[in-house]
Amino acid sequence: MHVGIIGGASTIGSTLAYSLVCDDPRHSVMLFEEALDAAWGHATDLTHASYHLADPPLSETDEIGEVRYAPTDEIGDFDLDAIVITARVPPSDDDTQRGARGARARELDANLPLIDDIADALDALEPVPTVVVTNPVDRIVYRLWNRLGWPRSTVLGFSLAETARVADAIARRRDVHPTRVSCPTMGEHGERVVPVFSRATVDGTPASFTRAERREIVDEILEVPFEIAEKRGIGDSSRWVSAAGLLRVLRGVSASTPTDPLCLSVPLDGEYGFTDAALSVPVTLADGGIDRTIEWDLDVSEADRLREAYDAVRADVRRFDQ
Ligand SMILES: NC(=O)c1ccc[n+]([C@@H]2O[C@H](COP(=O)([O-])OP(=O)(O)OC[C@H]3O[C@@H](n4cnc5c(N)ncnc54)[C@H](O)[C@@H]3O)[C@@H](O)[C@H]2O)c1
Ligand SMILES: O=C(O)C[C@H](O)C(=O)O
Repeated sequence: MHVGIIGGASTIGSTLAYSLVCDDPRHSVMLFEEALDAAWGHATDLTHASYHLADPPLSETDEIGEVRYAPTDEIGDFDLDAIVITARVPPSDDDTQRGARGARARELDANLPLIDDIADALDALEPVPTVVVTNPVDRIVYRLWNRLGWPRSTVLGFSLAETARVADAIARRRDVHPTRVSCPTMGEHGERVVPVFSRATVDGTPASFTRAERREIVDEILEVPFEIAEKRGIGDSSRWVSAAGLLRVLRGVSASTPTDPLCLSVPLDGEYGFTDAALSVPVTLADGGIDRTIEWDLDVSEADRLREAYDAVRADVRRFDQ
């Protein structure tokens, strides 16, 4: 796989690059950056890392991948199988709330012009699966897709960290390992996240939750990424869960058979009764991007919460589309 990471020197981008190098020495990674010195540093260090990871070589015919870097406006010169966007305008030092809950929404106005510039650069390429990490994810996915005019199946937003956080929150309450829990998470990547408790299972058996438990879990997953950043340092966002989840998505968009459903943010065209916005909904992935969008039956409170998420994203889309 040849992956381009726009914002390749970012916390998330550089961690993803390392995950790709560890995953398979045949992957090539291009770091597209504005901060070219930092990109050089990561590309050089990762090339040194690949020395250890590619030894012994896989076979005579396998080509070992490379890690290189370039300015974003040169992306059209490269042949890429998938793109991940992690670039952002750094939050201002005056923003005292930049590491607090609600920080994602506050990135919108600064990141819109950046994403428009990225869309202009991507115009030089044929459509390839493109995964947005930049916040606020749902608004940015919609804006990018709208600007690019690429097929809906190729533009998606990363929101899988929530699925892992919900699993962990449930696992601690049921005293099991998180990998034994499944609770897909739809809606907004932010305050209006919608854990689908009606589909939750523990050890494959349906699990039920009181209203108070549901509220506590939602509150916990909204707080935890900011608690992590506060304890680890403001610039150190949730790099490990994001890189691991992104690797899963990248494997999905290059898979020869469709994946199981995963909740990712996609532009909607009538699914769940919604249009002209993006939200996390269940999709299967296959070579080239989204294979299928799935409409699950939701209980009343989940459907109401999903509607609230849509209304909030749609209100912002209407504002910036004027
Ligand atoms: N979706 C999620 O689950 C999730 C998880 C974590 C972080 N995020 C979001 O991801 C984004 C990145 O977070 P981070 O902490 O990794 O960022 P960061 O602040 O560490 O890095 C941002 C990078 O973007 C680069 N950049 C700016 N303009 C660019 C351009 N035109 N081309 C290429 N690169 C450019 C900067 O030089 C910098 O290296 C943020 O918006 C953050 O809120 C989302
Ligand atoms: O870094 C952030 O703003 C939080 C991020 O969206 C996350 O879910 O980890």
